[in-house]
Order: sequence, then structure tokens, then C-alpha cells
Amino acid sequence: MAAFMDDDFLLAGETAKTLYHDYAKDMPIIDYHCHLSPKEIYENKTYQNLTEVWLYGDHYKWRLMRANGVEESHVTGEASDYDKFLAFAKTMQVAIGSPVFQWSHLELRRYFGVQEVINEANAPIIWEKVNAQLTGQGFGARDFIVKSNVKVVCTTDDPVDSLEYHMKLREDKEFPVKVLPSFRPDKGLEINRKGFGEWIQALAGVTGSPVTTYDQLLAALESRVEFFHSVGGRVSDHALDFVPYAETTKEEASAIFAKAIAGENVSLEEETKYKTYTLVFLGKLYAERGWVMQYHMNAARNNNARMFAKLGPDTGFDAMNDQQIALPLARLLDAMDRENTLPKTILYSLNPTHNAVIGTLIGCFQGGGVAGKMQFGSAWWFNDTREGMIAQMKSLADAGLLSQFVGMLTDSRSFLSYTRHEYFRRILCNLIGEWVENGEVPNDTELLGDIVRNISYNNAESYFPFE
Ligand SMILES: O=C[C@H](O)[C@@H](O)[C@@H](O)[C@H](O)C(=O)O
Repeated sequence: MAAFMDDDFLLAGETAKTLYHDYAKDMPIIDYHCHLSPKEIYENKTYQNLTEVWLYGDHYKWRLMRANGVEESHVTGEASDYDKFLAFAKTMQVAIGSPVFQWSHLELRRYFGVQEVINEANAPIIWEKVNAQLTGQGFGARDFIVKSNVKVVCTTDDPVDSLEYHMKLREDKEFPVKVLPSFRPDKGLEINRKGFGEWIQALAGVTGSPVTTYDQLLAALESRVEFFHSVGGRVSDHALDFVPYAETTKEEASAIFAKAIAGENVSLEEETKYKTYTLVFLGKLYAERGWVMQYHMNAARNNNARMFAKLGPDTGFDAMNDQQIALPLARLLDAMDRENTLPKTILYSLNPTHNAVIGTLIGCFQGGGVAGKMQFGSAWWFNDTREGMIAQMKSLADAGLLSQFVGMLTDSRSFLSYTRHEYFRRILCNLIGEWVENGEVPNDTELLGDIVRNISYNNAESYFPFE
């Protein structure tokens, strides 16, 4: 019987062990999509206690606590940090089978040297042990990033953001990690969402020009893309909760924008047209600058209206959607490809039934001499589990080239989530190791070791055009 999460955790055979320990383990990290705060990185935020660094903002952990009957006061509410921690410790005690159980233990081990399996009885000792470290030297946000061997962090930023902290970080020569913005213009696309008009006003404010026509909107978006580029941004990101596609013209999109700005009702068909034209326009801006475009598709967000009113978005009330993506996505990518303005693109769907759809669709737009131009993004969010990662990698290998995969990202709001790369690398090595043990791929350690190193780091290094 294997010991719980020992050195060979998740690694079943000799090949998997060699691939992980000798090739994958020490590769650096490019975290090309996350939700970390650039301000906290700049200020090297420190933490008073384990709850602050471990539980604040982590909606994966909150969901498990709620599922375990913990009152909201002890999840996001007014209970003390210690009581919240205790409620989480009790939840961990019954959380076997959840990836959060394994991630949480990896986080305690790798950053704080806590080897125990956390439970209600040992929680007070762990609390003291970790807090003593946190309040000493070397446990700030930057320290966690450096200790995790991270070279690049791409945060997720609104086009109206001042990027103040990214600029400050660029000037800070003491911090060796690149912290770059990603352009996430969802608020400019969600024409029917509350706050659209206010966002357009904010855009006008930051560009210093009026945004009352669609032409002005497109010009303002372009100027913000340019601004992000000047601060080192080379990546965009879109949440496409449904994938829009409808044939349209600029005249139509302009008329729809005018209606929205005048406060008139915009139909779903009009919204789809507006989004299509705007997304194709943005794709062109990204392609012209050599950026990488990301589409995160099929999240059903904010399903609990009562909790949304109380806590807002990204608090643990989202689920997988089951909207069809194959045809609208194919048309959308084709609309860009037809004009030769399809950028390098990474596609993620929250619904794993789309794995084969994405795996096969990317093959239709590869080319131009760019290895892995079209990427099937790493298993996202609810798929960020052992089974989810294996399924995504198998679909990619079935329909394309696993060896050109740009690999893992954290997608996280916590500085302790870098252990997710370790988790991913172990699963990757185990998958390849299993193929070797079964005689399905040749036992060529050098070749396989290179592939593992590439997926862990080198592919991302050459794919993303970071300066
Ligand atoms: O891991 C979960 C994620 O952080 C999730 O909250 C994000 O993916 C977010 O919804 C987004 O739209 O980018």
C-alpha cells in the first residue's frame, strides 16, 4: 500500500516516476491565466494567519464547506478567522476524493512543511505552526511566487484598468518575475448586462474621448489593446458563457450599439450579432500584435440569486453549462481565419462533453507554420481534477498533438495554488508512463522526457510572445 501523498503520489510505474522526478518536477512555471491581484504582488502582501492566505477568496474551498453544512458566517461571513479555519479543517476530514483535499495538503506541505493529515484534533497545532511562519520573513505574495519557480504571471484585467501596479512592477528590477496584464473585455461585449452603459462611460473616461458611436467604441478598444501591449500584455481572455455567432455587418452592429446606449431593449439575436462583429474585430487586433486569444466557454454563472445578491460573482455558485458550441465556434473562428486574422488561440469549455469537439475543431485551423497555433486549453475549473485532466489530454492526443500542448495554468485567486502545477505534472507523467508500461508508446526516456519538459514549460515559453 502506498503512503498517503508520498514522493511518488499519483505516479504508478517506474517510467512515470522517472519522468516526473528527473524531467518535470524542476521545470519553471508560466502562469498564463490567473486571477491574482497585481497590487498584492507589488506590495508583497503578507498574511496574519492561515485563513487569510488559504481560505480568503478561494471559492473551491467555500463550496466544500457549504456542502459540509458549515454556516455562511464561517465561510465568507463574520466568524473569526480561527473559527473559519476550524470549520475548514473539519470539512477536510470528510473530503476524501475531492481534488481540494489533495491540493490543500500539497499547499500545507510545500509552503509550510506541515506533513500531517489535517483534522479537527490537530487543527490548533497546525494553526500555530503556520501562523508563526506567516508572521515571520519570507511568506509574502512575492515569496510564494518565487519559491514556486514562476517566471511569468498573467493576471486578468479589465480594459478600463489603469494597470498602475503592472507598470510599477515593470520598473521594479528586484522582482525577477514578469507580471503582465491580460485583456478581458467581457463588460464591453455583454451589451444586455446591467452596467453596460456605465462601463462605456468608464471606457470614454480612460481614453479621454467620447464613446457614443460604435466606431468610437472600436477605436477606444483598440487604444486600450495598444495600452495593454505597451505594458507587456500579449494575452487576451474572454468569458463566452454562450458562444455567439450570427452573420452581420458593421452597420447592423452600429445600430444595435446605438440602441443599447439609448437604453432600448436589445434582443438575443441582436446581442449575438453585436458580439460576433466585436469579437471578430478584437481577434484582428490580437492577431496584428501577435497576441494569444483565450475563450473560456460554457460557464453557467451566478445560479443562486439570493447568494449572488449577497456575495456577488466568483463566490462558488457557478456550474457547467450545456450550450452547444461546435457550430457557432467553428463559424466564429472561420470568420477570423477568412480574413487571415485568426490569432493564436486557446479554447476551454467548462463542459467536458465538448472535449472531442474542441480536440477536433482546433485541427481545422492549425497551420501557418506555428506549432500548436490552436490549443485545447488545460482542463478548466470543475475539470481541474485528475479525471478531468486525463480526459482533456486524451482528447487532445486522440485528435491532435499532445506534445505541442502549452500545459497548465492556475486560474486561481490564491498565491498557494502553484502546487496545482505539481498535481498536473504528476498526472501528465503518469498518463505517459502508463502508455509505456502498456507497450503503447516506445520506452524512449529521452524523447518522453523532452515532451514532458515541453508541456511543463518550454512550449508555453515559445508559444507566448512575452518580451
Ligand atoms: O477556477 C475558477 C476560476 O477562478 C473561475 O472563477 C474563473 O475561471 C472565472 O470564472 C473566470 O471567468 O475567469
